[in-house]
Amino acid sequence: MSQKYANIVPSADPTSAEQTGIQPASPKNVIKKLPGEQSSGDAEQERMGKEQAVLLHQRMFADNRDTLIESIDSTNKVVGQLREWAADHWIIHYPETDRVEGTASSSSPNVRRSHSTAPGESLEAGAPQTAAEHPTLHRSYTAAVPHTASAPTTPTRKPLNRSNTLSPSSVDEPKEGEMSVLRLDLKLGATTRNPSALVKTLEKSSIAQLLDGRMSQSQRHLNNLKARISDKQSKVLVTGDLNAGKSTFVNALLRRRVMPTDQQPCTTVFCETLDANESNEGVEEVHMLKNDTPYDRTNESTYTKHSLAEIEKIVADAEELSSEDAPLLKCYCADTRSAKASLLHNGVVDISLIDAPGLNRDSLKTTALFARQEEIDVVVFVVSAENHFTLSAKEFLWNASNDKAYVFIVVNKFDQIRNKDKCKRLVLDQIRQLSPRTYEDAEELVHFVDSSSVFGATPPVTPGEEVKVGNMDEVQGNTEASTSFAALEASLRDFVLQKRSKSKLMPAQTYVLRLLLDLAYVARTNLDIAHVEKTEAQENLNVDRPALKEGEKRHAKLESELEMQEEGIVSGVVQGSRFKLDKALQLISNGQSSEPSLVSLPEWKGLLNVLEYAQQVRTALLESMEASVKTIEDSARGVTIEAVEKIRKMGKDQLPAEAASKENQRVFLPEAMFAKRRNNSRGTAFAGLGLSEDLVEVKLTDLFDLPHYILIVSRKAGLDHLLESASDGKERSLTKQEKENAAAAGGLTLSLGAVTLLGGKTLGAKTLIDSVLKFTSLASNGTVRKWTAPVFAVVGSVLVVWYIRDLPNSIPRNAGRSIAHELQHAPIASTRPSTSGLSTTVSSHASANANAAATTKEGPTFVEFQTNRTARETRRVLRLVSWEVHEMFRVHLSEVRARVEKEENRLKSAKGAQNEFESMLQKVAGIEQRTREVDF
Ligand SMILES: Nc1nc2c(ncn2[C@@H]2O[C@H](COP(=O)(O)OP(=O)(O)OP(=O)(O)O)[C@@H](O)[C@H]2O)c(=O)[nH]1
Repeated sequence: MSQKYANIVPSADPTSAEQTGIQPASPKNVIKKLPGEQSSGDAEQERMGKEQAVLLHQRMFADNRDTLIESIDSTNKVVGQLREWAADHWIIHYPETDRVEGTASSSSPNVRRSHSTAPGESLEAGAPQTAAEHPTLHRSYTAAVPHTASAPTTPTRKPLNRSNTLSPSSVDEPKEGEMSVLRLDLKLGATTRNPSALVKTLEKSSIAQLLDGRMSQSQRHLNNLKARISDKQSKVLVTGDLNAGKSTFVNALLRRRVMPTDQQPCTTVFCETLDANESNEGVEEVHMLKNDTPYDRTNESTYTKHSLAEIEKIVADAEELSSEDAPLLKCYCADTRSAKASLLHNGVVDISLIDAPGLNRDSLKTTALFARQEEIDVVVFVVSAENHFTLSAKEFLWNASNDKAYVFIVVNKFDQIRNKDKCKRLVLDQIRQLSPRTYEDAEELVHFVDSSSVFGATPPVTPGEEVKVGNMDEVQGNTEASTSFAALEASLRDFVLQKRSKSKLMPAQTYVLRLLLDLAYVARTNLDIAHVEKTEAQENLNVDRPALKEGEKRHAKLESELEMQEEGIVSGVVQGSRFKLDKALQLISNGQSSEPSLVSLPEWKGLLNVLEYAQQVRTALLESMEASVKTIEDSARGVTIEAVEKIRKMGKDQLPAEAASKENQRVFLPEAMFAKRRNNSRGTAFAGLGLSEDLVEVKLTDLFDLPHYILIVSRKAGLDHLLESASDGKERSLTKQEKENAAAAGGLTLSLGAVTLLGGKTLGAKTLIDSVLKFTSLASNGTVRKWTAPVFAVVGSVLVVWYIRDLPNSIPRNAGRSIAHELQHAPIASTRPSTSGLSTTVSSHASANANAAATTKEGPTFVEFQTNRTARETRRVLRLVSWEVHEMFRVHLSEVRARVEKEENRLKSAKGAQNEFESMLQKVAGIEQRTREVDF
């Protein structure tokens, strides 16, 4: 008994007890003494002592109940907070699956506990179980307050021993490294035998969800426990063999013949008798409960109302029914006795008596289930002294003893026994085997009585009628039977009061302690995991953060390097291409193949084949130009191949090895470069070069380039400025007058120009004018006039011969000059569509040239076009490769960044978890300490 209750007892002081001869009152020593064993003075002392003991029990119960309610509320709050916090911040690790590797044998320095239970301790695990009754629950449970983050450890727990070997499997007990209340009971298929193996295969989040469900269940159970310990009512189930006298015993306790009795087995219903004053506003009546409808006294639709006198009929009507279908009765019965004498109406606790059907094969299961209910605080087992224990009785008693540990046994009809000592010995021997705990306290728990003696010789016939047997309060021990029954009543009353504390409070205490144990186990496991996670996250961040910074720096540097590289390579390609093409054009304008090793000019096949020759020359010159273009493409391709290798190497050099080794690069196909041009050229010859089809056609100027000679002569005649201005690329067209002047001047100087050409050198303007003056003066002379015609004829013939002989050379020159001029001056954009622009007339050609020159700005010239194209293709490939390198960097950096982000979240989460679980451990330790202080 707690020290704080000692001063309630007047004779608690041992000295005082010696002096007065009165033992200190306690629930235990009070009920040890039976009425009749003491003198009247002693009896008075005893009575006072009992009152004190009742008061003491009452206070202890109230205090313990309040403490446990507070513990239940606090525990419920801890569980609720954990669930709420975990929903957003942490996947709770289940201890049995989430041990921290390598730390299995260590114990957490944060929380140290040893856990032991008294022999026979019954522990409530998981779902609501039966009330456990034990004299003491010894448990040493200490939880040190965590100060700082500890090294990773795995919590250990000691198994809870249970020495009651009657039914080892009846109660789930936590084993080493196992959860109890929050244990996940996974029974699926083949893994049923090894649930923890199944747990390990489940996703952590799934397990956390299951655990959350378990915690939710535990919260509901905590609420039920709170409701139960707040409930002032205690239920006493009276059961036993058929016809043992149960109904007679209940009637005797009530001092009224409420339940029908008969020599034949008759009780077929469970009838709970309650004090009408306490429970039904003083109205005596019977409520017959409806199956499957929860009973509510204030709601008449949940039951049918009957009078007390109708009970016998109800019981008789139910005889045909099985015990499972038999109705449940609530019998409100007024107890007129004083609170001191009444069991139902005792002023301390509301007791109800439940008269159960006699045990047989049919009713055994139903009654056993009924007895297991949490609401049943005490089981009174009535056995006939004549028959002792039947098989059904033995089975029931065996199981009931495991559930409740103590059973109050009434050996009835003891008056019928002649050799009472022998009967007592035999019955007690059986009890010793069936319920050892009851046997140990047999003096209090086993009573040999004659229930019928309470009613005297003429028991009342009408059910509900009060018995005229005198007031048991005034029993003076006139008969041995009534004395025995009075002793039984006193013992039963004290037993109910005493056991109420344990039957109601102990399951709550046990459950709360178990739940706290599990919560601490969960907290320590998660604390350890959080510590490991924090350490790992920190270590990873120490690597990844600098790696990310370095990677970003390298990437920025590489970016500018790649840009420079690209610009350098492309400008090299541009310069090389331009140089090559300019040189090619120069050769072509001189009538030579730009690629003599690849393309050679055709052979002269005579004057008759002059047109064919001219065509072949044009084609050959254009082919040589195409070959030159191909040469610059090949050159650009070669440069690009090298550059691609270099760029990739630059990327790999800057990337970490694991990122650089990833083969996610595209395959570079050099031959795919400039494939577009080749595809374009499939349709028309040289179209891929961006050239007009007209360039392939033979022009008249290929045979005799009159405009060229005119141009030369004109230049000599001082018209250079005029014609040059038309061909200098300025955006100006020749006027009609200018063109006519140019043509007239050309006509005048034609012959002289021819002469000067024949001489193999050109004349200056001064010489030209001098020649004209001389020619004029000569023409006025008659002699000269006479020789003019023959001279002209001879000169003309010579010129024709010379012209014909020079055709093999002049055609390539003329065609080459024409092609080169076109390529140098005509914009590609305008060249393509204007197929009819290059006519065969001198004037139109000049005009076309002039137009081409004038529209140069509309598009690039051939050289610019090819140079740009080559550069663009080269740049495209280089950009693609650079993009690949950037992409590798981007992927690598985004991976590192994601890792950093993940580890930062992990770190934050782990730190949060540490705080949460440390705080939880503190709370759990505090609640546990207060809960453990509840002493029964
Ligand atoms: N002599 C004697 N007879 C008793 C005693 N108790 C009950 N009886 C008689 O035994 C018979 C059966 O009593 P009940 O109280 O109906 O027995 P029960 O156990 O309630 O019967 P069921 O509920 O039907 O199993 C009745 O005739 C009672 O009068 C007793 O202590 N002494």
